[in-house]
Amino acid sequence: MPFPRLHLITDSFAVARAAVDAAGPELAVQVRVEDGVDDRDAYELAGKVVELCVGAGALCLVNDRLHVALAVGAGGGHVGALDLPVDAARRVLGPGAVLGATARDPGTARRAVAAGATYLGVGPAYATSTKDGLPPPIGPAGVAAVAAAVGVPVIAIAGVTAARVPELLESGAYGVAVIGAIGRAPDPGAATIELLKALS
Ligand SMILES: Cc1ncc(COP(=O)(O)OP(=O)(O)O)c(N)n1
Ligand SMILES: Cc1nc(C(=O)O)sc1CCOP(=O)(O)O
Ligand SMILES: [Mg+2]
Repeated sequence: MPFPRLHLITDSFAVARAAVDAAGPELAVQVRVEDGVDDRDAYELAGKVVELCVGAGALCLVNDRLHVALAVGAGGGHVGALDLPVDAARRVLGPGAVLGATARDPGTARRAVAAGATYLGVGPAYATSTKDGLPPPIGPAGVAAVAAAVGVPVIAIAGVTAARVPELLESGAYGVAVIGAIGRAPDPGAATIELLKALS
């Protein structure tokens, strides 16, 4: 199965289940819990999501907490500027794991790939209310600058909707990551299918 173009970021098993039921192996589910959540709760959620994903051929990733990713047998993890450095994360996960890194500019992107990143999460593509403290949006042009600088999949993130997917693909993005477009949708399964259609 090719690397997934649609990445759902969630801390809800119910949302993960709806999206996996709709997308199967075309989906990556990144388990991302809030900083105040205990490792035990993160472990239990991630274990259920890994079991769900394995049964459907989907990829499961764990945000930040690479020890949890290893403990539950996830496909890999994602790190950003406040997490383990990419080279250290690669040593922790091992050579075969999927390792995502956040990049907002070409220089950071190149360094992350050189340090062992499998893919890059690139944003904030647009404004979003989901996460505080982000820098100004980089837009499709900012995504394009990163995509032109690296040879690994660029996953655009922040404010992504199905309607915005075409311009992101045009900018060179390989795929997209979403929280709200699926997680806050009235029907997460239908929203997943809408995003997959936009990505095809
Ligand atoms: C696909 C993807 N891209 C970017 C991020 C952001 O990760 P990070 O910079 O580590 O910030 P937090 O998610 O930890 O708040 C991501 N998680 N996934
Ligand atoms: C978790 C996260 N990281 C971002 C970054 O740019 O680093 S933006 C983001 C939230 C994305 O949520 P939504 O799809 O609802 O906009
Ligand atoms: Mg992080």
